[in-house]
Amino acid sequence: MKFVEYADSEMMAIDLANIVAAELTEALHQNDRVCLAVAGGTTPGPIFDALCAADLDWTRVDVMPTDERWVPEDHARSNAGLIKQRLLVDRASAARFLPLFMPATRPEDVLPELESMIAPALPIDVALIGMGEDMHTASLFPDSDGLAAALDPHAPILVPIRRPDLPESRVTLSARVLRAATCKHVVFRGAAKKEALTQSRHLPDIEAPIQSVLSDATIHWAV
Ligand SMILES: O=C(O)[C@H](O)[C@@H](O)[C@H](O)[C@H](O)COP(=O)(O)O
Repeated sequence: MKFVEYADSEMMAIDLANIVAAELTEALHQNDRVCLAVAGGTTPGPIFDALCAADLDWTRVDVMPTDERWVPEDHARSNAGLIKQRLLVDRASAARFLPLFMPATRPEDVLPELESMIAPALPIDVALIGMGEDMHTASLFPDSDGLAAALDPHAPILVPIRRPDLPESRVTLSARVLRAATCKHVVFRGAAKKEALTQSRHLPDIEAPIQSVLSDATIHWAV
């Protein structure tokens, strides 16, 4: 595991966008299509703003969220909405987006359809993964309903996640799918998350889900 510390988040965003663009370009030399999985939340936005202009063959790139809140794309909390507003613009507008949400009351009602769309795009070539202060990543939240299933080595591609404090149900790529990504970048800001990562090293995956995807990952951190 490699650790890269940046003086500020602007430098981190530009450097990470360049790294991801280079890794996608390399993957495009080896494959007809490549897969980019990206986190939602507030950290990736500036990275997307730089990455969307990357000069690569986006027509051969599949983009998917690492996880999704179970809300329509036009909802303020939608990761699909975030990705389409900030990443799939400029040159990157030519990419194909693979959603983790479909209109249905519960994720369980449409998981087979969602997985049938995601499966052909796997494995992930480049994953841009976030982390919370509670040591969650994607929607692999400690103490959540679904976490054990999502951490299972034989887990399905997608797993529904619920926790009473979460505003809505979630769907997440399972840990095995995230872990299998060829290039993995974990990105976060702030001393609290850096401390959480340090503490997570001493805990089992079920208490510190970030640990389930860290193998061979590069950690990018800015104050
Ligand atoms: O849907 C999401 O919210 C993300 O996929 C989630 O895993 C996020 O990466 C972390 O919660 C960090 O979020 P921030 O970047 O907002 O701190």
